Order: sequence, then structure tokens, then C-alpha cells
Amino acid sequence: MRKPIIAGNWKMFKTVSEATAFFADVKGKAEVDGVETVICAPFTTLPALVEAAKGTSIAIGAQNVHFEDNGAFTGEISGVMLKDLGVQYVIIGHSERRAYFAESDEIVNKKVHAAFKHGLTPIVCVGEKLEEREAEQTKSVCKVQTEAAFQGLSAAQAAEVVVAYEPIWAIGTGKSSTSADAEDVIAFIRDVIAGLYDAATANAVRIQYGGSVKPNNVSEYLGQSNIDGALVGGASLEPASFIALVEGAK
Ligand SMILES: O=C(CO)COP(=O)(O)O
Repeated sequence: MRKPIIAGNWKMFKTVSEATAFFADVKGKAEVDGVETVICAPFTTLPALVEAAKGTSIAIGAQNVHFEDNGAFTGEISGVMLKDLGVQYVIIGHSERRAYFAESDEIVNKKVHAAFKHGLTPIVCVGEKLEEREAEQTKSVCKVQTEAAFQGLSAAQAAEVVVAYEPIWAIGTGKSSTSADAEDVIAFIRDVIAGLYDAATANAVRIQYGGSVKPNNVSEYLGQSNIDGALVGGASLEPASFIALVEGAK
């Protein structure tokens, strides 16, 4: 059985004091039996959050990682550094990184390998743009992105990947995909992974939906047989809302 996973993606929000105040508010409450809770926070807040999360069941994640271990890459953070902090997860290939920071499928794949090299669990984002959806290219886009992200991974590694299907037109717009639509695409992504490996591996991979997930719609997504969690932006920023998201995943 796949354990549901709710991950907050704070994006470029929260100072250290805001992050620690948030954590104090959700501690104990965003910890629910049978649900995995992850907070993916800005780099600057990670040391304080990892410290605050000690002894809790909440895992801390980063939102990006460089694919090299170290070197002349001004402004970048490596897997070595994240592992050293005690970070457990890392978001890779978020559509905002693909769109604003020119992350290609090849770079995404290198980052996925870097995550595994350093014992970090990658949350790999895939998803189509509005014009791709309108041109009925949703599945072909997701197939290309998924196959590229998994390239060179062993079946054992593949089974550990968390995939987040985030249709770009649904991010921060309030326009969420219907749960049936999301289920259809996510089942397709699972088939793509089965094609790369086998059914057992594909059935082990957790696939989240992301894009305007809120406390009032999270259980509808999680009720779909192939949807194993949610990657949440805006609604993960307020403690009460974040707790309700985790509760809704039970
Ligand atoms: O991009 C997202 C999570 O990674 C989704 O953001 P919203 O939940 O704000 O739509």
C-alpha cells in the first residue's frame, strides 16, 4: 500500500522566524497516522526547520538542488549540503523552475540522480501548459517529462521517487483539474513508469496531484485510486489550512 503524502511547497515565502512560528503551530497537529507530512521550504529556513522537526514525524524538504556536489556555481546549493543539514526531500523540476530558470528535462534528470546520490527523496514535478492541454498534448508532455526524469534510475530507485503531476494552468490560479481528470493523467503516468520498469515498480511509486489543492478539495483527489497525495502551494502557508490538508488525506 502506498502511504499518502502531503507536501507543502512554500515557494519564496517565509523568513526564519515565520517558518519556526508556523512549525510550532502545526507540530503534533499536522502529524496524522497513515499520512506522511513534508514541508518544502526556502533554503534559508531549512536549518531551523530541521531542528524544530526533530522528534516529530514531519519531514523537511528543499525546493531545488544543484546536480554537482560542489564547485564554481555561484548561488547554488548541492545535495551534499542538503544532506548535511538533515533535509530528507527535494522538489525537482517544478514548473516555475522549468519556466523561469530554464530547467530542461536533462537537468531535471541530473538533479534526480544527485538526490539519490545523497540519500534525498526527489519529488519530481511534471505537467502540461494550458496551450498543450488545449492541443490535447497533456499525456504526451507528461510521458516525455516522466521518461526523461527516470532515465538511468534502477527499479529500486524508481520505486522511491515521488511524482507530482501539476498542470501548469492550475497552479496558483484557483482553477484546479477535476479529480477525474487528474486521476486519468496520473493513472497514465503510472502506466508510463510500468512501461519503463514493471507493474510492481509502478505500483510502488507515489504520485501526487498539485494545482490549487485546498482543504475543501484535498479528500476528493486523495479518494482517487491512483492519487497518493498532494503538492500544495498557497494553501500550505497558513497553519490551520496546512493541518486541514493533512487531516483531509486520512
Ligand atoms: O505549484 C504548486 C505546488 O508546487 C501548486 O501551487 P498552488 O497550490 O498555490 O496552486
